[in-house]
Amino acid sequence: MNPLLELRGVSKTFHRPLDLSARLANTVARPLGGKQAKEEICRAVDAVDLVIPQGQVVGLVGESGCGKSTVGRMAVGLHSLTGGERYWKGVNLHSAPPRQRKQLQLQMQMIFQDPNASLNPRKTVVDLIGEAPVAHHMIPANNKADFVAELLQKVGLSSTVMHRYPHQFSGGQRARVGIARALAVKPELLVCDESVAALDVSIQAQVLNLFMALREELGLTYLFISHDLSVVRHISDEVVVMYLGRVVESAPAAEFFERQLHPYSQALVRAAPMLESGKKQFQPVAGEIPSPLNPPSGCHFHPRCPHAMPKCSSQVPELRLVQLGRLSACHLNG
Ligand SMILES: Nc1ncnc2c1ncn2[C@@H]1O[C@H](COP(=O)(O)OP(=O)(O)OP(=O)(O)O)[C@@H](O)[C@H]1O
Repeated sequence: MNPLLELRGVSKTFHRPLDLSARLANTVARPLGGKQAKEEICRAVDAVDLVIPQGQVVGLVGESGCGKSTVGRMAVGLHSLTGGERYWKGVNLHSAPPRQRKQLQLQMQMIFQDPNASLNPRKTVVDLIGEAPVAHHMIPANNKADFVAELLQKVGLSSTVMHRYPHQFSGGQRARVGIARALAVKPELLVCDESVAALDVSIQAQVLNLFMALREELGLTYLFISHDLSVVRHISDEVVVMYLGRVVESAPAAEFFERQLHPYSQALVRAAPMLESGKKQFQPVAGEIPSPLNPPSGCHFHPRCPHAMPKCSSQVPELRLVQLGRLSACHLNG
């Protein structure tokens, strides 16, 4: 399968101003005129490689704060890259001419967790969905209502709702409006960031089924970001696991859920409720998630890893091919 989007060694660093209490603590800690930090540096994503093959669903998982959303935002161009490269069907998006880049940018759309926050409450659905394709000259303005009616039907809503405002919909319906809005510019890639997390379980299943039906009908490719492994198992062809800004494992989904190679992935699966039918108990991943402001040396997971060896605290394990189609970044799998 040809890669649709490739991230090569991408990194993202956030510089955040220190709040007053942190600055005061810093002054007390360095009373002899040492240089005072005014900001903290968060390395949210650290040299991540991610290939999203055309027509596939790649599930991106990991605990809160590991950098999943930041990767998703970099994938669609909502965050600039601190380092690394981004390719769309082999075209380097950084060096592409601005006009081409703008065109290609439309091919990748993001669907957020909270449609309330991403849908302008002052606009009706016909404008929310129809404005972008008119602005990009994809449809004539006088065709907007027909175009929106067709899209609403595609996502399982009646065209009669097009003059309603977002607050007049249920959560599941708003999710469908958000999907229709993303589809309006005819993307090939949808990046779904916790897109069903806020919905009731039965509505989640309906929206997941809609994603799968749209995949078939429109030949879509997905990057599906979720902390919920049961959702990822249901929907993904490939699973990528992140820990504290780095990819630690990637594998075909069926093989991954059969057996995980990285100790962090094993802990993550053990911690997932409802993953296997009949599974009564789940064990939370032991230990605290370290701060990305001050990550552990070597393998970031070593302080929580039951198999840690001396070299794990000093040497960063490379993400390497361990079995056909399976990558792992662990000295145990070396
Ligand atoms: N705009 C930002 N400015 C500063 N720091 C940020 C920003 N966005 C994310 N971060 C930090 O980057 C790290 C990774 O955040 P990110 O949201 O990508 O993680 P995540 O895995 O998606 O977590 P969650 O599942 O909780 O959304 C976190 O420490 C977060 O606080």
